[in-house]
Amino acid sequence: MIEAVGLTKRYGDKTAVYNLSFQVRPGAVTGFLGPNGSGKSTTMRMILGLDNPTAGQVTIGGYPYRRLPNAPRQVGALLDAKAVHGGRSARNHLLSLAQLSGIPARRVDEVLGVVGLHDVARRRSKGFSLGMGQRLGIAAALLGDPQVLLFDEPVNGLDPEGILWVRNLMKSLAAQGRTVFVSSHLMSEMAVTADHLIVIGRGQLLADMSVTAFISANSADFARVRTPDTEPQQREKLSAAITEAGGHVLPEQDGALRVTGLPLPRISDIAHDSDVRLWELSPHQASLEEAYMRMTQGAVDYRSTIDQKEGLQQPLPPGTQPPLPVPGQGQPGWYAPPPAPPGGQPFAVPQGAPVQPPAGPYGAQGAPGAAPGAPAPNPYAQPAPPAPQGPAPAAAPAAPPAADLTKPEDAR
Ligand SMILES: Nc1ncnc2c1ncn2[C@@H]1O[C@H](COP(=O)(O)OP(=O)(O)OP(=O)(O)O)[C@@H](O)[C@H]1O
Repeated sequence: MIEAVGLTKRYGDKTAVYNLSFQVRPGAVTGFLGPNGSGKSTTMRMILGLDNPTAGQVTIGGYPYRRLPNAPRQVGALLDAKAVHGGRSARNHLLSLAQLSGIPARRVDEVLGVVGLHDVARRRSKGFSLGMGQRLGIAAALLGDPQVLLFDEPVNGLDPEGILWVRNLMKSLAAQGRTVFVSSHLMSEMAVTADHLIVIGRGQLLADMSVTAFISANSADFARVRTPDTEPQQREKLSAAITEAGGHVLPEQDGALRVTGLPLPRISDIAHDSDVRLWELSPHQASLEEAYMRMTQGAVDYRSTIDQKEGLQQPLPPGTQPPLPVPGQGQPGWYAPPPAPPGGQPFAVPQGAPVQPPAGPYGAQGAPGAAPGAPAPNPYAQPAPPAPQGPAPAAAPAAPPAADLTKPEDAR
């Protein structure tokens, strides 16, 4: 388990991470989310002993990384896939890491097979594509068969097949009882890979809860209602009737209506009473991406001016900072639909784990129990035939490998 307590990092007058406390538990994939510059990499570097906290501490299995016995066999990480000596072959790169940690050479060939780089193992890594580099970085992380794995943007540059492979790998590693901590900006991928989420904004904890709870807490269920396209007056009539009944109506891009605040049967009755025919009436829940955008939009440091022009965010007065979002509330009025009015029961029964109540100013603290994902299909098969090209590949601190198939006897 990884445990951070009051973790803080300042670079001069820049506070990159502030008072961060969380636990990353074994047996689950924990996603680490946050806007650009929110402190994810800084946090990971502190976990791995590559940066010293200004205050607080972070431990792995009860030890700071630098005091961890035999660290390379306990913790594996992919931080920067480009941190590789490009003149070395993939195999030699891994061999040098293995030698530093007393890992046998045959383990190198095993992990090369696991990540699908065996055919290019003797090629210089500087000719590797972005995706090949990521695979090499993942191989380095798996080298020592560690119980704890950290991946910073592991699917960066991977093609769809590679992304699927990484997804299955992460889930399989977690299913084996390992601790898997993975940062990503790909929300659709996180939604199907992670069981649990830790979300930060401007270095501070925004959420620590299961994926299901996060979506429930930061989005409102809604109904999509569609009237005949050929009769726009029906749409207007229904919209007015729903509003009069206390519902909230937003137009969807395809001409449908997004309705919150009324249960589905009530919407159906209103349509019937208004003599409006329906082409669609369906329940929906916001995606992880919508929930994430809703929660973090106030903590985004870098945003295109075009967003404001497009009305995606209300412009702020010059020199003012947007407020940090409130867990469970996000920033109303932007991107996601408004929450149901007080007492208004969304039509769909919330499913999944109960939402963790917020504790402290920024986060719903320490939500335990991750929702376990489905059993992972064989992640270790499926070496992808890599296609050479571009720049250099990956590297990672620490070593270790994974799974049964890959476990070297000497490393057990
Ligand atoms: N060595 C450093 N010196 C000064 N400032 C730094 C240093 N490292 C990080 N920072 C600053 O700390 C903040 C957090 O950066 P960090 O790289 O941890 O964010 P991140 O969440 O990983 O971002 P991204 O998603 O873009 O990778 C940023 O404002 C960054 O500029």
